[in-house]
Amino acid sequence: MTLLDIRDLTVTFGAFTALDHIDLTLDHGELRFLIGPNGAGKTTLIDTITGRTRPTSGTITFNGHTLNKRSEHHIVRAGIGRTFQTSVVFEHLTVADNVDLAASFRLRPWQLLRRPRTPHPEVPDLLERVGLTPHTHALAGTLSHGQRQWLEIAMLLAQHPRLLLLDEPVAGMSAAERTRTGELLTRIAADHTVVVIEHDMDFLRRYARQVTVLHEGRILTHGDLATVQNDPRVQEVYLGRTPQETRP
Ligand SMILES: Nc1ncnc2c1ncn2[C@@H]1O[C@H](COP(=O)(O)OP(=O)(O)OP(=O)(O)O)[C@@H](O)[C@H]1O
Repeated sequence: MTLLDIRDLTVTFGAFTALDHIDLTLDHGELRFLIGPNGAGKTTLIDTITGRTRPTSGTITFNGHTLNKRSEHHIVRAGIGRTFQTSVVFEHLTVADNVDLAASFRLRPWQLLRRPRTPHPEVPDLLERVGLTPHTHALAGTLSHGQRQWLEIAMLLAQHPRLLLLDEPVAGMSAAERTRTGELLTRIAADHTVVVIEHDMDFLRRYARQVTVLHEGRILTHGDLATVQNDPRVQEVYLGRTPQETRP
């Protein structure tokens, strides 16, 4: 069943076309990798789905509702969560408090002030899910890079999204952290729809099921990993190069 339906989406910045008549659908429970060379339009696509960037034309329908003119806040409440390339955790709060705040996002400001001092009941489960239980009371600023990414994923899950959009979740991670993240994303995709923007080809080969390739603002191709890997156009623009060569 379709969860996200993007039709004929175009985004221009002045005279520059960043997304050029994109059609894309995502089904419930999909783990979709979005790849493409630098400047292909991957982040712009996520920015547009989440209301940060306005479409120039086209429609984005999520769970049967049009998102085009909705605010970022409304889109989060509708069930779409994202991470950014840069971390957004509160470094001077504990790991548990960061997740607690994220879980309280539906509260009004006055409710936030009056809420009980006991943490949200879901916090321990969320920390367990991402493997951060031993760090529950640590300040978020003391976490390793990989642990911060997992904390951000727990914060996203606390908001009960149906669709998670993750921008380069394993960038800068160690090999062991990448493996843990791949396993975590696979588990999350069992009951969410997950889109992962990723440059790391080894990670892609290990964990990708369906892959969409963007190039110069257009969908170059889409399919399972083997189909995409064997597509000569993809090899030419992307997969034929090493991950290092695709970095800026
Ligand atoms: N606000 C903006 N104003 C003007 N141009 C922009 C803006 N945002 C993005 N662009 C341009 O749109 C193109 C697509 O950028 P985008 O960040 O979406 O690419 P990307 O595929 O995510 O690349 P990367 O892998 O480097 O993050 C780039 O040429 C970029 O310079």
